[in-house]
Parts: sequence; C-alpha cells; structure tokens
Amino acid sequence: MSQVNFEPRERSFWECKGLAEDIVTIVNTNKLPPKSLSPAKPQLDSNLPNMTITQLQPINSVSPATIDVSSEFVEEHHPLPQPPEGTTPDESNQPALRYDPVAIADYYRSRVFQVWGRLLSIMVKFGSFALGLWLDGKRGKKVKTDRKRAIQLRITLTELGPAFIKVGQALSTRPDLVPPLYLEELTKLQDQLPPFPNELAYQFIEEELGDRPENIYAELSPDPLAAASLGQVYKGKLKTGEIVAVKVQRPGLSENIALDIYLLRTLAQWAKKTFKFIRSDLVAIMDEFGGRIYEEMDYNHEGRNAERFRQLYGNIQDIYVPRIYWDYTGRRVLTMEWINGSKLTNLEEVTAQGIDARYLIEVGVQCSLRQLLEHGFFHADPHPGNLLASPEGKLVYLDFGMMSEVKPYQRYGLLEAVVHLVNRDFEGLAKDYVKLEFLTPDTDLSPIIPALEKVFNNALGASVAELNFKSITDQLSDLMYEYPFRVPAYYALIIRSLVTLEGIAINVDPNFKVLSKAYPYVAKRLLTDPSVELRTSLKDLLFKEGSFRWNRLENLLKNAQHSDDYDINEVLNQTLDFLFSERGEFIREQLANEFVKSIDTASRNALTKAQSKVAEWMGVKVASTSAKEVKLTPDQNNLEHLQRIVNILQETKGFDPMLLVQRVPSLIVKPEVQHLSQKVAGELAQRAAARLIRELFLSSDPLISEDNQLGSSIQVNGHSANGKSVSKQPLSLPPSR
Ligand SMILES: Nc1ncnc2c1ncn2[C@@H]1O[C@H](COP(=O)(O)OP(=O)(O)OP(=O)(O)O)[C@@H](O)[C@H]1O
Repeated sequence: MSQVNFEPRERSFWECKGLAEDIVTIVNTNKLPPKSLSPAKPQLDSNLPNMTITQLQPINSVSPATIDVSSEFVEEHHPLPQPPEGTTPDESNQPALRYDPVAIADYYRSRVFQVWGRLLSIMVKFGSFALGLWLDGKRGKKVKTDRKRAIQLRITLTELGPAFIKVGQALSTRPDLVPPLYLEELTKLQDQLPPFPNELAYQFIEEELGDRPENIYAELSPDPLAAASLGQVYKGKLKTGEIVAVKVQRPGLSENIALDIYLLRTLAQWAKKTFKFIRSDLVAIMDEFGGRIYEEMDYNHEGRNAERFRQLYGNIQDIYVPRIYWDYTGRRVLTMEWINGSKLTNLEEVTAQGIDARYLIEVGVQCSLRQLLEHGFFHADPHPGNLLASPEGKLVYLDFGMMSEVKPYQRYGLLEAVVHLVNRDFEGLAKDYVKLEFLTPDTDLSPIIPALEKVFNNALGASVAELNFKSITDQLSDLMYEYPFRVPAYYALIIRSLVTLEGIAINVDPNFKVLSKAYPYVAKRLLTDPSVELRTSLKDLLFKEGSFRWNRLENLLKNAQHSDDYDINEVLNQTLDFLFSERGEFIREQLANEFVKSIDTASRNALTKAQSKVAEWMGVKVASTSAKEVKLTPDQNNLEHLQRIVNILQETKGFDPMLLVQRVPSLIVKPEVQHLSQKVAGELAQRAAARLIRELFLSSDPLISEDNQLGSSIQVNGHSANGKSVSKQPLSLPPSR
C-alpha cells in the first residue's frame, strides 16, 4: 500500500460552489463525461490484494475519470435511481431516523406530483413485467419462461432502487408468498451494485465528521472497493495508523426510501382489503420491513449493533468482529477496522491460504445457533459478501445494519420444535407452530398433524443427516397454502439467515447438513439449560406415559459430547440439583420406580445364579424353573442402559467421577434423598416379600408370571414389554465429527 499523506488546505467559497454545482449537475442530469476518458473500472472486490490507497482528488475538480468510471459501470449494470429532483443531498441535519408510517403519510399527502411521478415510473417497470407474464400465459409458454420472468423481476427491483431491492430480499424469505423459482432469483439481490460519485461521498464525510476527508484520514482509496444496496466502502488509513473501512451512505436514500415505503404500504393496505385470499398481514410486514430499513440507514445504529455482536459472540473460538471507530462515525459514515479476508464462497482463495473453509462453516453454524437460540440477537443478512475468512483462519462477520431479535419464548419454542422434529413428535411440532405464532390458538390441529408427518417424513428420509432447510422450506410452502399458516415476520428473517448460511455451506461442501451440526447444540442446551421450558421439554422427551426412554437419554448425551462448550460435570451437578429439588419430584418418582425394577431384576438374577452355584457345589439337582434367569427384553434391561450411559460419560471430555463422589455427603442429608432411599428400600422389600409368598404358596413358575405383570406396565424406548410399539424411535443422528 502506498503511503501518501493528505495535505490539509483551505478551501475558497468558489471551490465549494464548484462542488455544489458539480453535485447538482450529476444528481439532476446524470450526464456523465464520455466513456473514452475512462482509464479503469472500479474494483468492487473488497479483497483485492494489490489495492493502492492514494491521495484524494481536489474536491472542486470533479475528475472525468472518476465519474466516467461510474458511468461505464452504470451502463453495464442497472442504474440505481438518483435523488429526486429538487431534493438536496444534504441530509446531515436530519434527526436520528425512526420509522413512523403516520408521519411519512402526512408528509407525502401534500406532495402529489412527487408521489405520482414515482408511482408512474414504478408502474411502467412493473407493467412491462406483468405484460410479459400475461403474454407468456396467453402463448402457453408460462412454464418455459418462468425463470426468465423471475430474472426480469429481480432486474426490475434492482433498477427501482434500495427500497425495492430490500423488498425483494425480504420476499426471498417468504415461502408463504412467493413460488420457489422466484424465491431463488430474489435471493440473488445481494449482488454488487453501481457506485455513486466519490465527490458526494467526500461531501457526506465532511458533513458527518465535520472536516474534509483529507483532514480526517491519512489515506483513502481513490474509488470505493465495494458498492452495496445502501452504501459504498472505501479502504483508508487513520492518522494514528490503523487501516480502516469507510462506509458512506448513498445520496438521497432516506427521501427515496420514505417515498417508496409510503407507496408500498398504501398498496399493501389496498391489496389486503381487496384480495380475500391474502392471509398474511401485508401492512404489518411492510411496517416490519420499514422499521428495519430505517435502522439500517443510521450507521450509528449499525455501529452499536456491531459492538453488541462483538461482545456477545466475539469470544467464540475463531469468530472475529471488526471494531468501530466512533470518532470517525456518523449517521451516514461508518469507520471500522479493515478486514483483509476472502469470501467464504471463494474456495480457491481460501484454500490457497491453508484455511479449512469447511471448518469455518461449522464455526458459522455454531455462532448462528448461539445467535438464534441463546442470546436472540442475530445477523439477518449473512450473505457471502458479509462473511469473510481472515488470513488467520477466522470467520469474520461484517455489515450489522440488519439485525433482528428472537424473544425468549420464541427461542425456547424453536428449541422445542427441533426436539420434536428430531423425535418425530408431530403433535408436539403442531403445538409448537401455535406457540411460535404460525397458527392461531383456535386452529384445528387434527388435519395438520398427519400433513406435517407426511412433509417431514419426505424431507427427512431416514435421518437428520438428510435434513436440509431449503427442501423443508420448499415442502412447507405447499402446506402453508393449504392450511391457515402465516409466517411471522421474525421467523422470515431467521429462515433467510439460515437458508443463506446453508447456501454458503453447500457451496463449500455439497454434503453439509446444517441441522445435523445443530442437534449437538440443542442436546447440550436441553441437558444444561435450567429454564422451566427446557426442563419440561427434557421431561417430555425422556418420559412417555410414565416410562423412562433410556435410548433418548443416551442419544442426547452422545450428541451433546460434540458441542464445543459442553461441560459434562456441570450437567451432572445440575441434574443432581434438579433431581433433588421440589421441581424434580415427578422425575424422582419415575426414576425410583425404574431403579426398583432394575435392582430387583438384578438381585433376582444374582440370587438365582448363587442358588444354582450352591446347589452345584452341594451336588443337588435344581428344578429348571427356579434356576431360570429372568428373561428381559432389551428395552427392559435398564441396567444395560445404565452401563452404556456410564460408558458415554467416561468417553466424554472432562468427565470427572470424583466430583460426583464429592457431592455424596451433601446429598445424603437432603430429606428428598432420604425419602427416595426409603421408598426404594420399601418397594424392594415389598417385592421380595410378595415373591417369596408366591414362590412358597402359589406359582410353579413365579419369576415368569411376575415378570409378565411387571412388563405390562413397562414402556421403554417406545415399546411396551409385550412388544407393542407405543411410539416411534427417535431419528438416528450420526456423530457430528
Ligand atoms: N470492515 C470491512 N473490511 C473489508 N471490507 C468490508 C468491510 N466492511 C464492508 N466491506 C465490504 O463492503 C461490502 C459492502 O458492505 P456492507 O455489506 O456493510 O454494505 P451494505 O450497503 O450495508 O450492504 P447490504 O446490501 O448487504 O445491506 C461488503 O460486502 C464487503 O465486501
């Protein structure tokens, strides 16, 4: 990087006037000097290795080269709209942006010409799209040209500007509103867009930061290195030496967006009133969208989001979040630490640096799970431009403009839904949809449960390893048309985030399945989270109609082993605390019953063996019935399960049995423990006495007859002792690593 310093200098009134005139000319006429003067195209890749940072151009001599660069780019791509005529690009004095649909409506009600002018240009563009669609239908070519039309829609939205690009991005997450082919095209709207002239960017820097860029930064790249929907990014250097990214907002953004949101919201109101088949609340969706986009237009807000994200997730192993330089940040200018990185999707570049892209995807999935299910503060736009692999092998998150929140009850609802899905409990899943506001509480779930079973059985195949968000979303969209599902706005952003992440993952490894990586985390949360919601889920998962499902516990413990920050000793401590608390009474009773059965069976077997040994030793022939070992179905054999669980614990990283031993003295004095041991001892004694009486007076084959009595009430792992299946087995999960 060249080291050229800016020389601060005074500016005359005429220089300022010259700049203002230049800006007005550019904004109003969009007349740009001829293409032949253009020496180069702007580099839109933020990761160019040989980029130079050079001195800024004098502000009043708008360089033809600089402008023509944009012109060439604009001609090749689809031009973004310029600020509306008559509006000045000076927005510096505006207060912090807050979305207020009523104030926006009041403002535009008296600006009839402006509103109609914009409406007309939107109608012409959408009109030609609709006409094409209609002609396709007439000519019977609809299916053939569907993709072409989807592409046309994407281009139309790009041409119409940021608000429409964002609407397209938001629609790309709405399987209840948009057919799959269009969904696919709309997700491409995160592509790089034409930049705006440097001079405007310099002016905004001055207005926001109170001085000319050359007085603020030691260096700045001559052109933006990236241009996205709301802003463009320069590489620079602070006078203190730090290399920074300077993101400057597009001109006329708030004006453009406010007018477009006003129009779209009015349209949504009309459509909702006119078309009865529209179930989703379009106006609420528009308001949700308006709120987010307004937040995104305030870079102070983005800076705060970045800091919160860094604080919550920056300490996860191999995650990195750039720092914000607040002294150089304002509403329309954001200065943050520059990240030298490669897009995760640029596999060649990533691999050439010796970085394992697959590992970084796993890191990203773990980070997403914590965002969505732990803290609820999540990055709603993790597209490939915003996820970089750093040369140190870390996953770097960028662009914190569009963040969203998942409320605690939604987080628990989502965790429970994953548990129900993995265990094929579709009744539970249908209830989760009510809890998560996809269905209203008065919905009749009876036809929905088998429909869900059909969809997920198709999508899941034999195991969760087959699961893929996109296929589930596609399959669910049919269901959503058929039954009264509405996708709540918060969930649309979650799905967008996950589908985007999965897309990146599949690009890196076509066999990557996000959900099989997610279950270890869910298992860990189920075992470690002390919240009432997850304790109830755990109970529902482990007990069915009074019987303990050992294989589910084994499955959970095995999966949780693969979660990074899983602390088995903490799990055991928590389990003991919970078990011997008031809330654990139900489970305590159940476990006591299981223990009685197990100990009783084991002691009978031991007794029988001892009997025959003694008899053998004494040379006495023992009757075959009394020598018979108790025959147990595999599901009944709780001791075997216990043994397997002990094995899993021993294999688990960090397991220390001595910690358990240390807890014994404090546990033994607890009234709950004493009550439990009395209960176990009492029940064992009762059984032994009953057996003795039967053996002496009643049955010729007491063990077997008693066993049948016991077996009739035992249902373990989804099977009753008589072999009848009472519930399905959970899905098998392959070890994640
Ligand atoms: N700190 C940084 N270091 C290096 N490059 C960066 C940095 N911040 C942003 N970029 C580059 O600039 C691009 C655009 O930035 P960003 O995504 O923040 O803009 P945006 O207008 O908010 O985009 P979007 O359309 O996704 O909302 C990024 O994709 C990345 O390539």
